[in-house]
Amino acid sequence: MVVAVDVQSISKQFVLRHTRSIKEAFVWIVKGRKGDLSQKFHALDGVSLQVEQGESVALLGLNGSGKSTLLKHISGVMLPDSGTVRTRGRVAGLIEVGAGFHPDLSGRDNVYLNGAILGMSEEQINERFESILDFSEIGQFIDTEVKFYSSGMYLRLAFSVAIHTDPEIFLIDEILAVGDEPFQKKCLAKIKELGDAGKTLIVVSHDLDLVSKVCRRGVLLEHGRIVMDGDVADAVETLRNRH
Ligand SMILES: Nc1ncnc2c1ncn2[C@@H]1O[C@H](COP(=O)(O)OP(=O)(O)OP(=O)(O)O)[C@@H](O)[C@H]1O
Repeated sequence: MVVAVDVQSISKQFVLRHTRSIKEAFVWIVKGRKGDLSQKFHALDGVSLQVEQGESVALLGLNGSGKSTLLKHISGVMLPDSGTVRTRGRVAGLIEVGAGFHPDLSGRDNVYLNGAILGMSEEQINERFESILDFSEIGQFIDTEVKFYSSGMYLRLAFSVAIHTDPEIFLIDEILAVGDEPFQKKCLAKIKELGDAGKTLIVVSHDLDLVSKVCRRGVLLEHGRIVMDGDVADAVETLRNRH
């Protein structure tokens, strides 16, 4: 068994409250600036997760439970305060709509920019450009600046570039929700195809029926901790019962 994603006991704190009253700040200064004025909380609290190559895993949990934060750590866009994250193979993350796109550049230029960020050479992008454009169905808007794109159009192009990088590990956050139904179906078929081809998938979604179809394993997060890790149907049922 080859471990594709190895998350060892990661923790991440965020600031809960940035602003303080002048009085609080004054007292803090007079008392010699002791302690931390900002209040923090754990978005991830000692999370460990091993995902084997070829596994399809759903990250489940209520709003704010830490799913996206965990995915961002796996993709490497966020670093943990403590603990380690290791990945094996090329990772393509579809985490935030439009992330990695430059608003003032055209769709075409962004394909090159995004492709390069995801590790493709110019030659590889040239070869795959038609296919990227074709899958995205962006058509004539490919030469429009992406700041004028709808969120669905962003998704189409980003998804299309990501699948053409031939990733070993594919991370997908909620963003599929912004696509229209035909495109969602097309994405799902592609995701299943990647799964069948032995790629590792980690999916975050509140669409529990959808993740049950795509993933076999479900990991349930609650307040930044993994509270269940097992069959996706069991994880979905546990989550539904907690509502
Ligand atoms: N960059 C940040 N700075 C401060 N707090 C953050 C940041 N990113 C996330 N958080 C907080 O961390 C917690 C976990 O957020 P996260 O987005 O991981 O939750 P989630 O499970 O994906 O939620 P949802 O289902 O709503 O997408 C939330 O309370 C959120 O407000």
